[in-house]
Amino acid sequence: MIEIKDVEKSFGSNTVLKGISAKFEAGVTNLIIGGSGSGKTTLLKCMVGLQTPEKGSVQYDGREFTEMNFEQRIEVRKEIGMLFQGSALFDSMTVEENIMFPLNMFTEQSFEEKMERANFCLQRVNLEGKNKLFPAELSGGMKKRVGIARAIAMNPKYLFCDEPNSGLDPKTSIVIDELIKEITEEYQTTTIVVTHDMNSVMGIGDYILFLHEGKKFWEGSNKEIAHTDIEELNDFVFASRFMKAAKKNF
Ligand SMILES: Nc1ncnc2c1ncn2[C@@H]1O[C@H](COP(=O)(O)OP(=O)(O)OP(=O)(O)O)[C@@H](O)[C@H]1O
Repeated sequence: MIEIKDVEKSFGSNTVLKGISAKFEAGVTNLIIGGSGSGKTTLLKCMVGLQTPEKGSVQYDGREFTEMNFEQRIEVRKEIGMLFQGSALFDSMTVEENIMFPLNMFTEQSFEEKMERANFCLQRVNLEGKNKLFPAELSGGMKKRVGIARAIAMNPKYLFCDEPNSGLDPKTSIVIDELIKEITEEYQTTTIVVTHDMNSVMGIGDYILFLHEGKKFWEGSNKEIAHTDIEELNDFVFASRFMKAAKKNF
């Protein structure tokens, strides 16, 4: 479980996060949603230590991340898998080399052990046998799946996904969402997904944190979101005329 309390972050005079508190439980898919500029990515970065909040607490299963020194943070980072926006694969490396990268960085495993783990992860994302391909030879959906395979290579306790559906068609997006949900439930990871995608919200949003202008505006599940009267949330989730009409049937 990751718990954040009263997190504040400013860039100069621009206060981007205005005291955000939330609990992200293990084994469920936690989503952070909100309009452009609402602070989603900044919150994610504050949680993994890529940004430093001026105030507040970030706890990984009770361990206070903001007070850790460099070495202690490295230990927590080893427990974190990240799926970056745009997959962020290394173009000059094959699929298996990409997946083995964190194992080379953080473990003393033998080549055979690393290869075995890479093969297991590839199998898990249904890309068995694609070891020797380069990222340029993969579709967008396959790249995301390799990104997920790399993210789970270290058997992470915590999984962060930044816009996992960006650039994917709706059908492939659902495949990626389902994979993230399955992995979360299977390995009981604490999974946090930053997303704009309304299919994801309705499909896999076990817990949803809605940010608006740097504040926590709403939290709840995908079952509850259809029945809220909060205007800002409705405007965001059910933005189109089609979605407004569809909301009546949820
Ligand atoms: N490194 C930075 N320096 C200065 N301002 C920043 C920096 N990073 C983010 N901001 C500002 O913080 C605000 C929130 O940005 P953030 O990227 O967190 O929003 P977001 O909700 O993830 O948006 P999007 O959905 O468009 O990615 C924006 O006003 C942005 O300009």
